[in-house]
Amino acid sequence: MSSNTSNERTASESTTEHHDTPDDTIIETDVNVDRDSRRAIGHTETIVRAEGLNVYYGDDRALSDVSIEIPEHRVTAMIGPSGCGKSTFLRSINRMNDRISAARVEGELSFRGKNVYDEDVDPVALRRKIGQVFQSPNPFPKSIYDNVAYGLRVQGKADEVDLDEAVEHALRGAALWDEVKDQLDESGLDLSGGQQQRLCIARAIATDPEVILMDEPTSALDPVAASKIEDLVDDLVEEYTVIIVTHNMQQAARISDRTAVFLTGGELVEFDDTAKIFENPDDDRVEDYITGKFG
Ligand SMILES: Nc1ncnc2c1ncn2[C@@H]1O[C@H](COP(=O)(O)OP(=O)(O)OP(=O)(O)O)[C@@H](O)[C@H]1O
Repeated sequence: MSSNTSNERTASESTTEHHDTPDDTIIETDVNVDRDSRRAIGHTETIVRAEGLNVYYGDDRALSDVSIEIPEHRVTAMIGPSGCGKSTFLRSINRMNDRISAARVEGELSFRGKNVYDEDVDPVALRRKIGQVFQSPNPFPKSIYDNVAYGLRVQGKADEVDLDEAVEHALRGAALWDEVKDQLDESGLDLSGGQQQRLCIARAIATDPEVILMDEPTSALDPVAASKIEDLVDDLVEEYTVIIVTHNMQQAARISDRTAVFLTGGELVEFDDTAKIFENPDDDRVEDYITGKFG
C-alpha cells in the first residue's frame, strides 16, 4: 500500500466502534475498514454492461455468452488463464476489436446504457470516453508535453482550454508531474519504463475519459515501477472507472474492488467482490484457479 491520500483516508477510517449492550456495558470492537471493503460498501451506477456477449475470431468463439455489470468509480480486475478472452473483452468495450477484421461481436455491450455497437456510435468518440493503456508503454516519439497535449490537439480543443494547465493537470493525475516538470520539452522516450507508462496514463486522462482500460499495465515493469502504477490506480478511481486485465493474482487482490474470473472457452465463471473471489468463491473451478491447481 502506498502512502497516498487514499491510505490516509483509509487510516482515518480505522476506528473503534462502541456497541451498547442492554446492560449498558460497552464492547469495543476494532473495525479496520480497509480500501477494498470501503469501496464495496454501497452501490455505484453500472457504467459498462455486457449482456449475452459473444465474440468470434472467424469460426472460433473467444467470449461465450458473457453478462456482467461493471460499477463506476471502482477498480474491476479481469483474471483467468492465458487465452480465456480477457483482452478480447477489454477490446470489446471500446471497440478496439473493430480493428481486427476476423472479429465479430454478438450480443449487447453498453456504456452508460447505450449499446456501443449501435450504428450511430462513433468508435473514435467512444475511445475518448473509454481510454486504454497497454502492456508495453507506448509513448509517441514526441516531447513529454506533446504526448499529453496530443489528444486535446487532435480533438481541436487546444484553443478552448489552457493547454499548459491541462498538461499539468494530467501529469499530476498520473503522479508524474513532480518528476518531469522541468523537462517537459524532452522526449517521452527518454523516460524510464515506469515513467513512460505513467506518461501513457497522463495521455489517456488528458482527454477526460470516464473509463480507463488497462491491459496488463505493469507486466513489462520492475516491481518498484509496478508498485507506483498500483498506487496510482488506487487514486484514479476517485475520478475514473478502471478495468484492468492482469495475470498477477496478487495484484488483482491488492488493487481491485471487484474481480471477474474468466476460464478457458471465454466463459465468465464468477464476478464478485474481490475479497469474496479470493477468500470464498462459489465456483470450484475458481477456487482451483486461485489456488494454482491450473492456469
Ligand atoms: N486477433 C486475433 N485473431 C484471431 N484470434 C485471436 C485474436 N486475438 C485473440 N484471439 C484468440 O482469442 C482467444 C482469446 O484471446 P485473448 O487474447 O482475448 O485472451 P487473454 O485471456 O487475454 O489471453 P492472455 O492472457 O494470454 O493475453 C484465444 O484463443 C486467442 O488465440
